[in-house]
Amino acid sequence: MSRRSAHAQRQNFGQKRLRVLVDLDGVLCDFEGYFLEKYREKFPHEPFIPLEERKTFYLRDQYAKLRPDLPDKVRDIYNAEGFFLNLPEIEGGCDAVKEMVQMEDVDVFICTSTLQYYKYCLQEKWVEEHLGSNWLDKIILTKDKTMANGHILIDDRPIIKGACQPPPWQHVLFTTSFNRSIDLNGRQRLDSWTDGKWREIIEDFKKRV
Ligand SMILES: Cc1cn([C@H]2C[C@H](OP(=O)(O)O)[C@@H](CO)O2)c(=O)[nH]c1=O
Ligand SMILES: [Mg+2]
Repeated sequence: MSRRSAHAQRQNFGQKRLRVLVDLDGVLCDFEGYFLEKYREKFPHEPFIPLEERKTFYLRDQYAKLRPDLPDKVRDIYNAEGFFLNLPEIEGGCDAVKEMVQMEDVDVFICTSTLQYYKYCLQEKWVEEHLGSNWLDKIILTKDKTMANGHILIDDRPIIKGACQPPPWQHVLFTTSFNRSIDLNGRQRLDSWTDGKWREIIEDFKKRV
């Protein structure tokens, strides 16, 4: 093989590879469940919203309707030191992406946003601990996911807007408490990492690249 084609192969030039973007919070780690656990621990006498009744993407929006002072308490929980680092894995998620990255002609990236108060939420540490240090090169940290050039974005946020319209990727909605009953508008849904459906979705998208 010539030096030039070896280089091209390393860079994947001329190859049709599927680029999969995988969100972190609500897809690989359980933001909603862990929030509720910590909120109830810290504010046992305050009203709370059970997971089955969650409706909005932002927790604060729904807690504000319950009582106007609650959003500040909500923010105290996820802005606290250690909250992000201690988020538990969503069952099967880390194993699935580790398997996905080994699939032929598939590249996987973690595509995640930080909180406005980013001091304790830089997600690299979680990725390193749960996926391994080789995944640090695969993190895309952005407030605007439409600028990430993948073919698929697996994300729990129902509406994802940004500077690039339409976005380069197809949105696969990962099911979580607040998005269970929203209109899919032609999108696919992934309910879990444990039923094997993610493999079918990836194989199906590979045919379309
Ligand atoms: C404030 C807030 C953040 N998040 C998540 C979404 C973002 O991560 P991700 O893009 O990995 O899903 C992260 C920073 O906003 O926290 C919620 O899921 N609900 C909330 O109410
Ligand atoms: Mg998310």
